[in-house]
Amino acid sequence: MKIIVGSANRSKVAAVREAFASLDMDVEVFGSETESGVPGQPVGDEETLAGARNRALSALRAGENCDLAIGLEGGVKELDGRLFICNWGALALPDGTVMLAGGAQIPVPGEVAEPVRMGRELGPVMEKYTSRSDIRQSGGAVGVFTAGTVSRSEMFRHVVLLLAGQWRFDADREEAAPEQ
Ligand SMILES: O=P(O)(O)OP(=O)(O)OP(=O)(O)OC[C@H]1O[C@@H](n2cnc3c(O)ncnc32)[C@H](O)[C@@H]1O
Ligand SMILES: [Mg+2]
Repeated sequence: MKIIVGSANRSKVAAVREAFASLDMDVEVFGSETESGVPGQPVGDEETLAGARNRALSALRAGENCDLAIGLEGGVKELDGRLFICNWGALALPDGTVMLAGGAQIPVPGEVAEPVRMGRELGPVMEKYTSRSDIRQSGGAVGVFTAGTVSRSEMFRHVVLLLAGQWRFDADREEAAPEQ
């Protein structure tokens, strides 16, 4: 089975590869840089979710002979007086079906929240905060603020499992009650 991911970000592509491998599925996974149709730094669940869905749909159009496409998007949102990271994923099938799943949300410290609220992207702010240049593609903000306990890739892997699980649920249901 061929799967296309709407991003070339290593932590996202690895998350998809590992999630499907853990389901014992024989898959080929490709990453492809794709338009998210939302700002580089999405704000709020709706914008972040829209980015994930747009990535999945445009990856599906771009990927020849792909069986399904995955879009993963990271954003920020205001909650309880603090700035949280939020994460969304979408799975798109050639028949037009789209599944959605949300990922982890944790607050970021004020010194990271402030520049992001002023309009800067989280990625470069995290690079400055950690003095590391590859943070988006490795542990991510979630990795930094959980002391390495949950990496960005692991967090997205869980989102992909929630997507793949819904797809399996639908497939099982169709098998049990085929359309007339
Ligand atoms: O190549 P793409 O797929 O765009 O990968 P990306 O790392 O930019 O990921 P997103 O577009 O989904 O992330 C949206 C923004 O949030 C930032 N971001 C989100 N989660 C992050 C994390 O865990 N660590 C660092 N930056 C993060 C990222 O730099 C972007 O500015
Ligand atoms: Mg991006």
